[in-house]
Order: sequence, then structure tokens, then C-alpha cells
Amino acid sequence: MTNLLTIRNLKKQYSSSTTALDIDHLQVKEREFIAVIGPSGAGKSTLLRSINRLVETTEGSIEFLGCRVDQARAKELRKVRSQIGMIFQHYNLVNRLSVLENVLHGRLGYMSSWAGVFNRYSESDRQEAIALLHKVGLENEVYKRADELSGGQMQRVGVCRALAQKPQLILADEPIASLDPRSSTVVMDAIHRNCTEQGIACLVNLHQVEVAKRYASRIIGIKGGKILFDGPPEALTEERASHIYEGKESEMIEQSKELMYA
Ligand SMILES: Nc1ncnc2c1ncn2[C@@H]1O[C@H](COP(=O)(O)OP(=O)(O)OP(=O)(O)O)[C@@H](O)[C@H]1O
Repeated sequence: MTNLLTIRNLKKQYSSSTTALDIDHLQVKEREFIAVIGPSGAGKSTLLRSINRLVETTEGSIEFLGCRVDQARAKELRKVRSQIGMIFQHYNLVNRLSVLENVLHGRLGYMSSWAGVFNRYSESDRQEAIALLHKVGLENEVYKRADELSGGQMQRVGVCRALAQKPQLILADEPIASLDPRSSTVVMDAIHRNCTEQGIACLVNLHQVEVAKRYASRIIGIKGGKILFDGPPEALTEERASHIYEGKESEMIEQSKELMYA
């Protein structure tokens, strides 16, 4: 499989006392579905946000499909970002717009600024956006305002918006952290099924080890900004997971409780 992303000697310091990220080497190949786990403050969000440069890194290189993201100028960065979809914990929808318009925002990176300003989406973009909404069970919500939806429904719109971009890679930053267990399953199923069917690689930050094991083909465990584990889910033994969460075991116990009541 072709390499999509290569990270080398990456460091992010928010201040002289906080090294949020310290990664020697990380590669992501086409079609990989990777869960990033680790305790609160481990550096999961910083890692994801460095990849599309929502966070500026301090040292090292990030190469996405041959482009140095960390050095890219505005035009190059726009191109990179059009190929990387993002799903946010708090959905980041435009509340006053319809569900359909929110999904169509995924197409903005491919349009001229004027066409975007006047919402001149093509008919095929509209049809594809509606088809995506059907696929995630939102066929009756297409013309509703985004703020009329439940959290789980809003996140499915967020998933469709990322998919509408037809990206090579999706970054999902704790996409289920604000959802109840049932909605979490629906959202994770939607992300996993669509990425697998469309051959999109995915990096998804998760708090729940069990969810990571259920969906991912590869798990990366981070603590203190460093990668402590990188391997298939079956290699993540209880002992290795405990090592990642050492000192913050309560976070793992809380997760297990949540799953018991799912
Ligand atoms: N904007 C910021 N300014 C200063 N420090 C920050 C900033 N963002 C993150 N940090 C620090 O960087 C470290 C990594 O944070 P990050 O949000 O990446 O962790 P995380 O694993 O995503 O945590 P969580 O699971 O709680 O969201 C933490 O010590 C955090 O306090």
C-alpha cells in the first residue's frame, strides 16, 4: 500500500515547560483505519491538528502525499486540506444552515471563492450529498436546520461533510466524546463503513480502548506526547494498555463503566 503520510522528528511545544508532542517517526498508508488512544493530555488532538496544520509545530517534518505540510504556503496548504477531511468533537456545523448545506460545505475546497460565496454547488454535488445523508440514516433530515438535530445526528452530518470532500485521509478528533453509547456506535459505524468502502484512510482519536479495538486495524498509544504502542489491536494486551494509562488508570475504569451501560 502507498504511503500517505510520513512524520519525522516532530515536536510541538506550547511553552518551554510543555512538550505536547515528541514523535520520532510515524507513517500512515492508504486505507489504514488507525485509532489513537491515550490518557487526557497525552497529545492526541495536537497530533491530529498538526497533520492539517491547525496547530503549527515546533520542529520536524510532516509530509502528506509528497507535500511538506509544515512548510506549505497558502495555496499548497489549501490543496492539502481539500484532501484531508476533519471530524470534530463538537461537530462544528453552521447551526442556521440546513443539513444539506452543511454537508455541501465539504465541497468548498474544490470551488472558486465566488461560487462558494454564492452557494453555487453543482447538481451532482447536491445529489451526492443527499446520497451520503441517506447512507447514514438522515434521509428525513436533509432540509432541516442543523440545530434541530440531536448530537448523534449532528455528528453524522459532520461525517457526511468530511466524506463529501472525497478526501484521501479523514482526521476524527474524539468524534464520540460528547455522545451517549448508542449514538457513539452509530457514528463509529458510519465513519468505519464509509472509510472502508471508499478506501479512505482514517486517524481517529478515542478515549475508549474497547472502541479502538473494535474498529481499528492499527492502534497507536500515546502518552506524554510520545508513541508508546503502535501495532494491531490484538497486540494491545491489558498490560500494554495499562502502561499507556499508567497514573491515569481511573480514566480506563470510567470507560469500562460507560461500556457496561451501553
Ligand atoms: N493551546 C494550548 N496551549 C497550551 N497548552 C496546550 C494547548 N493545547 C494543548 N496543550 C497542552 O498540550 C498537551 C497535549 O494536549 P492535547 O489536547 O493534544 O491532548 P489530548 O490527548 O488530546 O487530551 P484530551 O484527551 O484531554 O483531549 C497537554 O498538556 C495540554 O495541556
